[in-house]
Amino acid sequence: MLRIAVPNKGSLSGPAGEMLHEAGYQQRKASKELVLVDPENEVEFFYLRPRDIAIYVSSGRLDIGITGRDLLLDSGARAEELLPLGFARSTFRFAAKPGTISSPADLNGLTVATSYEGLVAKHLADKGIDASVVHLDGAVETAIELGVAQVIADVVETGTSLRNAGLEVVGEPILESEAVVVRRSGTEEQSPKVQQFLRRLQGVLVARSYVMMDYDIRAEHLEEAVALTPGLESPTISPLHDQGWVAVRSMVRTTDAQRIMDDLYDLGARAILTTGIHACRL
Ligand SMILES: Nc1ncnc2c1ncn2[C@@H]1O[C@H](COP(=O)(O)OP(=O)(O)OP(=O)(O)O)[C@@H](O)[C@H]1O
Ligand SMILES: O=P(O)(O)OC[C@H]1O[C@H](OP(=O)(O)OP(=O)(O)O)[C@H](O)[C@@H]1O
Ligand SMILES: [Mg+2]
Repeated sequence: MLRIAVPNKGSLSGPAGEMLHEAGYQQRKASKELVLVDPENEVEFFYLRPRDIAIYVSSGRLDIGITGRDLLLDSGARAEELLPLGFARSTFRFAAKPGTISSPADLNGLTVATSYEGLVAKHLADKGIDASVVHLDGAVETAIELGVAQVIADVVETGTSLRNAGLEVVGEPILESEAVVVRRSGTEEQSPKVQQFLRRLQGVLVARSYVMMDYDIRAEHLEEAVALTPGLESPTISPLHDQGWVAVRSMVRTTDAQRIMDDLYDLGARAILTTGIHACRL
């Protein structure tokens, strides 16, 4: 049975459960459940603290897990990224009171408060910056006001928390993070079960970002139309009863769909429609 670690709380937990459900796996009904066996798919899910997941996976007791890239790097665990999942996107950044620090080089001799001590200590060492790090569990933005540190390093999504605390970012992001599937480092080959799990999640990612587009076009404009909708492999072309016209079916990115429909219409295509994709294997 495949053993998979899933975040039990926080920003990663809800979206991870939704993605697994969309991929056809059973998910727990109550947030207090710690283990769930899905016998049909031969998978056992362990609901663990996101921060601990890379550590469990690196121990080899669990095959793979879902966690944040920032948490993976912070843990220092011997685990590696297999697949980015596109949710819980954030940046990890330094921030301070406006006008106090203009670049990371100014951090020399100062104290940085963070919940990601491993990540920050490594970044400072890599950049040759001599600053102290103080570990806090959360609500790190308040540490400056209360005099625990002059700088913080924290997760930033919308920037609202920083603004509310009267802070501004310093320098470029330390890291771009998102949810990722991780496995133990140095695992030689993926087992067929892991490969199947990854294919299912990839299928969800594709289904979320593509639509199926159908339209009719006069045969003489087919090549120009196909250039607009090349599809993933190649579009399907079917004859229509009215000779001189063909029907085209092709996958397009959801974000491009409206622009492509306008361009196809201008080319003379008609009956242009899109439909959602519920699941797929590429
Ligand atoms: N506001 C946010 N937007 C997007 N991702 C976030 C946000 N806050 C945390 N994350 C991501 O969630 C992961 C941290 O999960 P964790 O459960 O430890 O903290 P949390 O989501 O802040 O929950 P809590 O602090 O309530 O326990 C990290 O990968 C982090 O980048
Ligand atoms: O840029 P924003 O959209 O404001 O999001 C970032 C904030 O969200 C998280 O905090 P959370 O609410 O999880 O509290 P915590 O600091 O106690 O973890 C994170 O630690 C930041 O504080
Ligand atoms: Mg948090």
